[in-house]
Amino acid sequence: MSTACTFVLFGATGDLARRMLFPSLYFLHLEGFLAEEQKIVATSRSEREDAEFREAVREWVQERAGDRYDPDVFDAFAQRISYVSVDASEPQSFENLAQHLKAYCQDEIVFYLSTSPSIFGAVCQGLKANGLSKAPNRIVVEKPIGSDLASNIEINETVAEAFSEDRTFRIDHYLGKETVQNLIALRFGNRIFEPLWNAQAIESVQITIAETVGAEGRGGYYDEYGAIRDMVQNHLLQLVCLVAMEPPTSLSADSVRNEKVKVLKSLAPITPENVEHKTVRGQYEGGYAEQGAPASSYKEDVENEDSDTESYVAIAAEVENWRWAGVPFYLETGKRMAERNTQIVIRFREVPHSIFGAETNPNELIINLQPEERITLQIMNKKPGLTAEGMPLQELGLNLSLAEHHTARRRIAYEQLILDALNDNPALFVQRDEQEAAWRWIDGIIDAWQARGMRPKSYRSGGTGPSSKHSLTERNGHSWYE
Ligand SMILES: NC(=O)C1=CN([C@@H]2O[C@H](COP(=O)(O)OP(=O)(O)OC[C@H]3O[C@@H](n4cnc5c(N)ncnc54)[C@H](OP(=O)(O)O)[C@@H]3O)[C@@H](O)[C@H]2O)C=CC1
Ligand SMILES: O=C1O[C@H](COP(=O)(O)O)[C@@H](O)[C@H](O)[C@H]1O
Repeated sequence: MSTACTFVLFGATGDLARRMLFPSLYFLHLEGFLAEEQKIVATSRSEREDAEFREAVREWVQERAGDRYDPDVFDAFAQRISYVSVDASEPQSFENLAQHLKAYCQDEIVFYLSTSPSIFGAVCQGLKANGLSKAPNRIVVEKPIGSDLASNIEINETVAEAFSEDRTFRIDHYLGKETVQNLIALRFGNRIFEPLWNAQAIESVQITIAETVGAEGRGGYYDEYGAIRDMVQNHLLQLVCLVAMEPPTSLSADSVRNEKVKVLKSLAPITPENVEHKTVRGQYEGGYAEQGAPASSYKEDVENEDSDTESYVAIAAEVENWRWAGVPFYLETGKRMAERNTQIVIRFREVPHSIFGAETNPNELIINLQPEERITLQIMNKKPGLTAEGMPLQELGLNLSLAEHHTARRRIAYEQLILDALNDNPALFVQRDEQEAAWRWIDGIIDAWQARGMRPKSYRSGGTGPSSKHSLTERNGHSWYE
């Protein structure tokens, strides 16, 4: 059950609000997680009546909830919602909002900014000027916060003028995913992994986030950001943190986030001297429609014939500390890939000496995060049957398909994050120093690309990325797990 506070959503007519935020709030209501007094105040620029806006929300929820949409439950949910028009560029709008909140709502307020970061500053100033930014009120801000370290600092400074760090909740929706949190349970809820979780036993780590969707629909934003800013700076690096961090002393927000930031600060800088060996940029070509994938190219999707932005990136990263010295972390993310798949592969070292007269395959721990949640440990077994000599081996997987054990509906990541923000629990949100360390590393890569004039290589839509990605791993005698 959430603390009874008011949830004020900026950007309530936007794509994220429609597809994720209102359906998440509905599910929280449906399952009894919202306090009875909980109010939701929706804002965007246009003028709308409450009733009209609630009907719009009904459609969005219906579309997402499918057979979990219940008209009576929705009617009760809709009673929580009111609508106020606020244009961030007009300070007067915030007075209207303040009056509405005074008349209608609880004392404690959570503001959620699901808008372009370009108006975060104006919103924070408007809230502050009307006495709405005082404790215990807090603010949730969507990604991306900036497009480099300098703009990240600038936006964070503006937010900090109104909301202190402990009342600023930076979203990375991957941290709200059940499967991503399960990584913490896997590592620290089991004794067996820790003694092997280091460079002595592990040869390499691979983290892949492959998507089948392209940049269509968000072309303007995406073409400015590209895969490195859109996915690596946040989601991929958060996964690196959870795999590589030291055991936190507790699950408290400070313990976990302080361990994560140490990982980010340990990432070996990528420089103009090594960038061509350590990174690959790619951009999808058109075609491939015969196999069901859209036929458009990246350039067509973003409507920019001259675009040099990457829709794919692969990086051979290193975490320079005692635990991980010499272990490459192969990171990869791309749009319009063959299949949607988020996966972590921990490849262990070979046995030191084989007694079988043949090579054994190194063990691999494969953690599938989405679309299916599965953990597989590849191990060597004896091939069944009589043998005249030696012992032939085969590789088989110990398989844990979590779908078979979980009967609960798969939640939208935002459900957990909204609930945590309402309950003032920042553990699954990103600290300012974490974000700055991540941007510092990413800026280094982008500067190195520019210094070397590294343009994206093209790759087939519906494929596995540019062929040059293989040199990245082969250079170390490794190969991608595909
Ligand atoms: N969409 C997605 O899948 C994802 C989005 N995000 C992030 O979430 C945020 C929102 O994204 P998205 O929903 O796609 O964006 P949209 O462009 O779809 O929506 C933007 C919202 O902001 C409102 N808005 C724009 N200007 C003003 C203003 N001056 N004052 C008040 N409100 C304003 C718009 O309302 P109106 O036009 O009616 O004024 C609209 O409700 C962005 O930071 C994005 O990067 C993050 C991850 C995924
Ligand atoms: O933040 C973003 O994430 C999505 C991928 O999220 P997922 O939950 O579907 O894995 C990505 O498509 C989008 O470009 C990016 O902005």
